[in-house]
Amino acid sequence: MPIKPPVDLAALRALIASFPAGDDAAAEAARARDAVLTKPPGALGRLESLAVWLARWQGRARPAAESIRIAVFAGNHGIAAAGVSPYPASVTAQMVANFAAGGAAINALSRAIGAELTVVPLDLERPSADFRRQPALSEAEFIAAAAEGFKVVTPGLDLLCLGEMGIGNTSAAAATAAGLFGGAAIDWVGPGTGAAGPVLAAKIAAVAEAARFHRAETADPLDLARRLGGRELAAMLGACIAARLARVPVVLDGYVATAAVAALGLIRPDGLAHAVAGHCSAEPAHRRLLDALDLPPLLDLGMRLGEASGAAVAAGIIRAAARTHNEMASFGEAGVDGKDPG
Ligand SMILES: Cc1cc2ncn([C@H]3O[C@H](COP(=O)(O)O)[C@@H](O)[C@H]3O)c2cc1C
Ligand SMILES: O=C(O)c1cccnc1
Repeated sequence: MPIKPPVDLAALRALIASFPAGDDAAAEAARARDAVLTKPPGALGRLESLAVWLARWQGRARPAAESIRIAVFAGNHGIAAAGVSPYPASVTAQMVANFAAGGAAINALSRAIGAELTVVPLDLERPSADFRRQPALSEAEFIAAAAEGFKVVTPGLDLLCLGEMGIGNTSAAAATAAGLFGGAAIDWVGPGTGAAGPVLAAKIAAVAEAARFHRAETADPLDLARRLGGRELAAMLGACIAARLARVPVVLDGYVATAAVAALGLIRPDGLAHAVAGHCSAEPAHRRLLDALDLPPLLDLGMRLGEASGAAVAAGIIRAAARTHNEMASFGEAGVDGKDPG
């Protein structure tokens, strides 16, 4: 059953409060199976803990990572008019057309791992408000965008990768992180698509002003996400919430995707336990944010694209984890001797 989207902020909060725990019995069964597979214990490293993590959150002893959806949400940002990105806002819609034509990096990566790519443009002709001194989204806009995220969580999915497209959104991510975690704007701002000189200075100033203004208005993580994010960030947050409720493990992409869902890690200590950081982006503040959320990234390839590209590469690794777990023979089945008793 698809998860019914919330009608307002109170309903969204109630859904987060109702998050299911992981399935300890399924995780334990997966761990027991791993122990008898034909390899020295621990020899598959993180692939082993990934298989157990999949089992826990899918609620089955034999997890799978075959049916993978890559969801890319696109939004435009009022803050882009403040000169915070080297690229014009028109690129957002042009890249959505490129996604439809199959010509973007994420198209190639989706094909490479045999994943289904779902691109969701969110009111591109209606940018979010410039968040320096007003909320990026009204409550109704935030809930509508989050509801779009709920829609990508459909029955039968094994894994959901979350990513985005939106010129100016590394500023929204930095503002969200600074709003949620505090600290100096400069600690959360990076080049994004290549901001330098006056563009980088404008970005730092905008993030500092926004974080100061909105932190004085509220300390509530969801409200800060609404005030400092944007439509594609709200949609990734909604998708991450719906995935938890539907027992679909999540792979986060880079800095923007991590910032989008960070509120969940502040609202409850296990709020992101069903999510894995696919990679650490070259955007410098991503490492800081992953550390703050206690999310060790799977990959560190110097990627800084967005579009769910890092999550897609990581999903191939997660499929490898599930395949080894499911397809390897046990010592008994293969007639391979175990360790000498010594
Ligand atoms: C051609 C192109 C393709 C992209 N694909 C993802 N992004 C990435 O860059 C944007 C954020 O960076 P900033 O905050 O500096 O604008 C987002 O759209 C993100 O997904 C792209 C950016 C460009 C220019
Ligand atoms: O890490 C990211 O999410 C990122 C980095 C640069 C540009 N767009 C996104």
